[in-house]
Amino acid sequence: MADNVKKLRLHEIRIDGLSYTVDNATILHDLSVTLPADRFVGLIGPNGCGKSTLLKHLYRVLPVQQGVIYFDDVPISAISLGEAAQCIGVMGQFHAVQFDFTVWQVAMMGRTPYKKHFDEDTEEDYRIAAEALRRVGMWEKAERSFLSLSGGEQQRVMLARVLTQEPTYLILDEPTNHLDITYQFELLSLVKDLDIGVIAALHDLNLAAMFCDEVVVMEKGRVVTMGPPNAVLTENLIQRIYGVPSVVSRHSEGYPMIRYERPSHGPA
Ligand SMILES: Nc1ncnc2c1ncn2[C@@H]1O[C@H](COP(=O)(O)OP(=O)(O)OP(=O)(O)O)[C@@H](O)[C@H]1O
Repeated sequence: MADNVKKLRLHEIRIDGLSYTVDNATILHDLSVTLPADRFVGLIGPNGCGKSTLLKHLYRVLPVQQGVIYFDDVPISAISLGEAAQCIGVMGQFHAVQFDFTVWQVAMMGRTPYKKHFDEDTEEDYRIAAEALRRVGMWEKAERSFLSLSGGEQQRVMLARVLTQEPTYLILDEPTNHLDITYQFELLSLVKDLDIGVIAALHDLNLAAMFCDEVVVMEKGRVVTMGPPNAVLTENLIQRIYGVPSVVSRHSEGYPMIRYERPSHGPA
């Protein structure tokens, strides 16, 4: 990282009374929650409950209509986009690469927040991008066209781009959705080993249980509860939020393990 770059290191994100309405549908309802921003936080909840909408407010794709979001004590609107781009890495659900860049070029895009107009790429930029591609297992495909890659390979390259950015906080929207189980574990282990703050929308409750320090549960545009996986991921909560019966046991390492039961569809 360049010596002159002062990195914002977050401790908490405080969301105070956030509401969001589009096309007469209210998607977030007066949502208030304080998220630790120095730990791995999982955001879970059923399809359509508002996870992506909440994350898009954090990475500023959606404007705050009502309420305030504070990064530590600073309202999000007071943080410049340039400062945010050097500190906050984002992996959204859809990959914003429409043109036919190579894998290497996509990885190098992570260095953009550090450049002024006409700045040349440096040896340090190359070293960081190569290291990121190696970490996600895509170095051998550096010269390949990004658009020719499989969904999972694209996802790993997008992670490399985020790593190249050297963020101090990561926002991940369903980061594992195209990945086979090997790469789901690799991606989440790699992110966990970065030892930076993370918020990740996750559908797989067992992965959330294994990797997250805290889990935030959303339902219908509201946060219903949050806490460590052992306290939150209970049979009652899973039944109430997802309508699926389960048996929750404890792994020898301490995290909860969820085994689902087939819901009965007999007469009520
Ligand atoms: N631009 C929009 N216009 C209308 N409705 C929208 C718009 N954007 C989001 N929604 C609706 O808001 C709700 C929340 O969407 P969001 O993508 O935040 O949910 P999610 O929890 O991330 O879902 P999933 O788990 O399926 O990815 C959904 O019902 C969605 O259809």
